[in-house]
Amino acid sequence: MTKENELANATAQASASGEALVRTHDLTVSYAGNEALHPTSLSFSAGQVTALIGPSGCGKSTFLRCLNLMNREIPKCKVGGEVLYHGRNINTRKENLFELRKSIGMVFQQPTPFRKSIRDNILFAPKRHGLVRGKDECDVLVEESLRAGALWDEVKDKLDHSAMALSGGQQQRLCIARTLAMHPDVVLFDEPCSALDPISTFVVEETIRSIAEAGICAIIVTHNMEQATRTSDNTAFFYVGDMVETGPTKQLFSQPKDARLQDYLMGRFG
Ligand SMILES: Nc1ncnc2c1ncn2[C@@H]1O[C@H](COP(=O)(O)OP(=O)(O)OP(=O)(O)O)[C@@H](O)[C@H]1O
Repeated sequence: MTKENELANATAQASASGEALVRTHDLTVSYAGNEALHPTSLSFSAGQVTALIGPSGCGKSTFLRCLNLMNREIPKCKVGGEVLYHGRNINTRKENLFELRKSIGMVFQQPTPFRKSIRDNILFAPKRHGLVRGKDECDVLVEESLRAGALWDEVKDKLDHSAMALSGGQQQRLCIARTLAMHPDVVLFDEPCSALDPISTFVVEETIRSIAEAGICAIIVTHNMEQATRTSDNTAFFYVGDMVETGPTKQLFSQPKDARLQDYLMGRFG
């Protein structure tokens, strides 16, 4: 069995049993000695969307970046505690980042298409990882990925055009499709709609829901509580480096326990 098939099986089993695919245990982050994230333990399951919410600077993106070890690229950033992926702690120097980011994809705030054709954006990473061979396999992957990113109908007749000619919303969906082309089991979204108009936002939100329905574990940082309500099953609220409260989104928003979350939901601070 290939490594990809093993991973897909493990994800399907985790999904069926409702067990966590990603877990943090006492995760901490400091930048040049300043603590930005206090010990945080959270779990994320396959087939579910979790929203990370909270006011600016509370540590949402810092937390998210730990899940695929992106903080490692920031000088003087120190990450403590554990990030358990399929039960294995990946917060170690030994972790192979090239391999890890194949399975834990990330979509950023600003669309980041490559200055290449739409087709080559999709095929770039799968080719580097040797996941596709020959024109037929490539064509299938391009179509499958663009369909999953809700972009196929709009671009199927211009796959060789530059990705830079797409609108911002289309570029963001291309970035999602590009991530999905690697068949990840976790996708991290860092405010994916903040640069988009309402219609593109709606399409991206629908895409996030549909990839979770397909079994992917989706984690989204958002400032927008309506977006968290529309897209997520679970929500975690952060405040000044603490993960204050977490639970099913509907319950958290209708019956917040912590006074800081109550104030945040009432718009007393933002
Ligand atoms: N690269 C960095 N170097 C130094 N400090 C950083 C860095 N990134 C974040 N921080 C600090 O860590 C804290 C948490 O920032 P982070 O970006 O994670 O918050 P956030 O909740 O995602 O904020 P926002 O919603 O504004 O994006 C802030 O005090 C921020 O200044």
